[in-house]
Amino acid sequence: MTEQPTSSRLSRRGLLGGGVAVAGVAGAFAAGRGSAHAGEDDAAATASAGRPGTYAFRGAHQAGITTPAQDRLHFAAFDVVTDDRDALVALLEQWTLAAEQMTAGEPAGTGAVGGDVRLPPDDTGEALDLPASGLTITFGFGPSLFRDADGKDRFGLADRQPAALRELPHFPGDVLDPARSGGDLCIQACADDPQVAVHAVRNLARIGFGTVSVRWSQLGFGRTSTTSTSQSTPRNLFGFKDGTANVKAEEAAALEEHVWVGVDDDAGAGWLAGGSYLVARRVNMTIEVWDRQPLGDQEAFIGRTKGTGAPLSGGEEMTEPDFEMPGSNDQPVIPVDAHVRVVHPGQHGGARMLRRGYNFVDGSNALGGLDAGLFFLAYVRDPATHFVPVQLAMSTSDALVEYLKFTGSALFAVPPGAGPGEHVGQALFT
Ligand SMILES: C=CC1=C(C)c2cc3[nH]c(cc4nc(cc5[nH]c(cc1n2)c(C)c5CCC(=O)O)C(CCC(=O)O)=C4C)c(C)c3C=C
Ligand SMILES: [Fe+2]
Repeated sequence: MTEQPTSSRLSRRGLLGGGVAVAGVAGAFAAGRGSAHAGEDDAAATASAGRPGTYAFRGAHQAGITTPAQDRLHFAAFDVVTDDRDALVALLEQWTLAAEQMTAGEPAGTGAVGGDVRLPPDDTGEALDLPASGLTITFGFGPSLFRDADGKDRFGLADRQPAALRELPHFPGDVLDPARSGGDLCIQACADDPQVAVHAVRNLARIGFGTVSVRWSQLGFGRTSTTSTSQSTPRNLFGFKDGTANVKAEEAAALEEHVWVGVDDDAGAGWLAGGSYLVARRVNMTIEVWDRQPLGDQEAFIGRTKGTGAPLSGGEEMTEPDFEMPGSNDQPVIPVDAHVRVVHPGQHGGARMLRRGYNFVDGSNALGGLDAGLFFLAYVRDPATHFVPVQLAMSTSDALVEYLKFTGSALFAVPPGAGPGEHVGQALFT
């Protein structure tokens, strides 16, 4: 079922004076505190404008997976810089509290202003006048948290490492930058305001000072997927609709089958039941070269039309592709190396993934081209069956890869949602 946001009227500024606890959020809304966004003064206006307010942090699954994909992303991977298990647990407790506050539209800790002037404030302050903007914060654990590069079990977690949580293999054509890959922990912050997403990661990194350090991070500015049937399909930087055939929040059976880890999936990693695996791939797109390709060729590379996103076999955007339909020269109308054919579940034992990626432009490269692409994020029940074979097929036989460079890669186990009074990932440590 799709998560329903509450109103976006709550702003950090509005909550400042009251020190309102998370449980008091509904009360604060009823009291009519102000929002910095003019024209968003009631829940109906908010909903119709498609700008959600707050999503509950706690629940059976972490928010930020089936949540309708927000427009902005700040993703960060962290290295744990201590061997002290208690310090790690304490950090997860602090992160949970701060995430719960920030996703509710409150500042972190005791706030940004009004405290002891002799001390640095708990919250950095740049989101004070902004509403929650649909912020979700999703936490994950990388393979190196369980066994570091030397095989050392720093936190006594090695025997709880899920069998499927292993470094992804090297794929043909990967040109990975180690400084943009891996990580002991990750945080995916998504919001409809970039400043809110950046504020969340910045404050969590600040809280983690001395326990974790940021290994790498990635900003995303335009979602490249839909995770709910209520959303329109956005476009990637090749100009094509992206996210059409995604697993959506309304597909309960597909989520159970393809996204959530089941209770019997891994006897040694029961703590992950109800969670998922997050695959992150930074994919550079050589858009200057792409832009010189004829429209017909671009459509053949993807296997869909650029305008409506319909399969080349006909119909509308949501029509199932007909991979058997003949085209000219005895070739099928959807070419054998078209992206949608190569990655289609029909080629991979029916495996589907919940994609949640974002466009990025990180300035220019040494040749004057844009350092641009798609930060691919996908949630799957098992990377070995639902991601690796698909990426392998793509790397070896997809026409699109001529225009792509895989420059970053990471895999994380994403624990289920935190229950009342719990910290995120608590079952792993008990
Ligand atoms: C290994 C998994 C995938 C990577 C990496 C990937 C990169 C990538 N994709 C596009 C553009 C499109 N992808 C589309 C569909 C699609 N892509 C994947 C997997 C990977 N893509 C899947 C599983 C699917 C769905 C296939 C299906 O079920 O039919 C589409 C079509 C529209 C849609 O269904 O979303 C486009 C367009 C780019 C540009 C890219 C890397 C930069
Ligand atoms: Fe794709």
